[in-house]
Amino acid sequence: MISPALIAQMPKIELHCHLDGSLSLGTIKQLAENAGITLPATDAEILERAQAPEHTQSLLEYLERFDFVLPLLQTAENLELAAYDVVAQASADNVKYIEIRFAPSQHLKQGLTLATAVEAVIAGLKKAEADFPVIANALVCGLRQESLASLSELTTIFDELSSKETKLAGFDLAGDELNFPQIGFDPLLGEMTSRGIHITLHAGECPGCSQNVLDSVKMGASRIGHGIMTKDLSEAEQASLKEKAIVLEMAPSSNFQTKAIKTVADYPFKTLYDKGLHVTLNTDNRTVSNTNLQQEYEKIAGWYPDFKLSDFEQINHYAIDGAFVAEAVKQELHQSFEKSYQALA
Ligand SMILES: O=c1[nH]cnc2c1ncn2[C@@H]1O[C@H](CO)[C@@H](O)[C@H]1O
Ligand SMILES: [Zn+2]
Repeated sequence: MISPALIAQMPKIELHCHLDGSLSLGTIKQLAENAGITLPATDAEILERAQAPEHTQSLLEYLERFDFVLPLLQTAENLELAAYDVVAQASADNVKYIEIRFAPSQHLKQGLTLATAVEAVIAGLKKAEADFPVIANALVCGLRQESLASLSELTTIFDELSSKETKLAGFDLAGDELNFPQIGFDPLLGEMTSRGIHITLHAGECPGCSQNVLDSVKMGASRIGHGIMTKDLSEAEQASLKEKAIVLEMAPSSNFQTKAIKTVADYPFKTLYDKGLHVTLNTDNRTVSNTNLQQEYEKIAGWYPDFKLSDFEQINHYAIDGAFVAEAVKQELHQSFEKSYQALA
């Protein structure tokens, strides 16, 4: 079995990490002070509000945890600090390339616009890039519960920022997958893909939701957030995901908490990997799921003792292939990862 010490030394890619779900305790306190918000008295009480318990019953219950941090994230200053904080945490996990996602519409309560909210996050990513050996890009999420009209406004961010800003890397749909399946967002995704925007969509995160994985790909997604219900697709459908090199952004701790899955035997990470599907490992929400990427790798190493160093390297090459970044950057990452993993062997 791969040891925690070896995992710590592995360079990693992280494609799926939510800004609002991943704030460190220190940063939560700092943001609250800046915002003039009084937090619960003890660290334990703050974390109790910010983290989803093991016994969370569903994705919807999991998502309720975000209500606690969102009031702290309503100014450019705080969004910038938050973005910096998440990159710093990822760098401690030896992450070399990360995409951090958030829903700008949730950060407009104190005067920010969609575009200024995104710019604030990007400013934080850039500051962190100057301080840590990591490349960090931003993804914009639309929330499924929002109206199509308001989701459609998100295209303006890309119209406004894409020409001058390369760190705005792509679009995602997050939120309540059970009640708002993929198919309702066809026109929105058409607007996105016609602009050449990279798409990754949360899909297949709730029991019975496998069709959303297929629909996402049909609508132009090259990556799927979680994609756990890919396990329920036919062999031919799975093979087509492999052939199209669709990247599945799995996040073990989160996937168990949201009850996407209940037992390790049912967790499809290794079965799908063995079939050649492009699975990757992510935290989803460092704080809400009380985890980091080291712990997610350790889980995989513990569950699948025959998952070797070269397999961990392979999932990172899959992640690089799926990253929303220029080809030249991908080539550099592939080469540097090859070298680093060789040195660890
Ligand atoms: O695992 C998830 N599935 C679906 N939506 C999620 C998940 N984690 C977070 N969010 C949603 O994405 C928003 C922007 O970051 C969060 O506020 C939360 O509502
Ligand atoms: Zn997510």
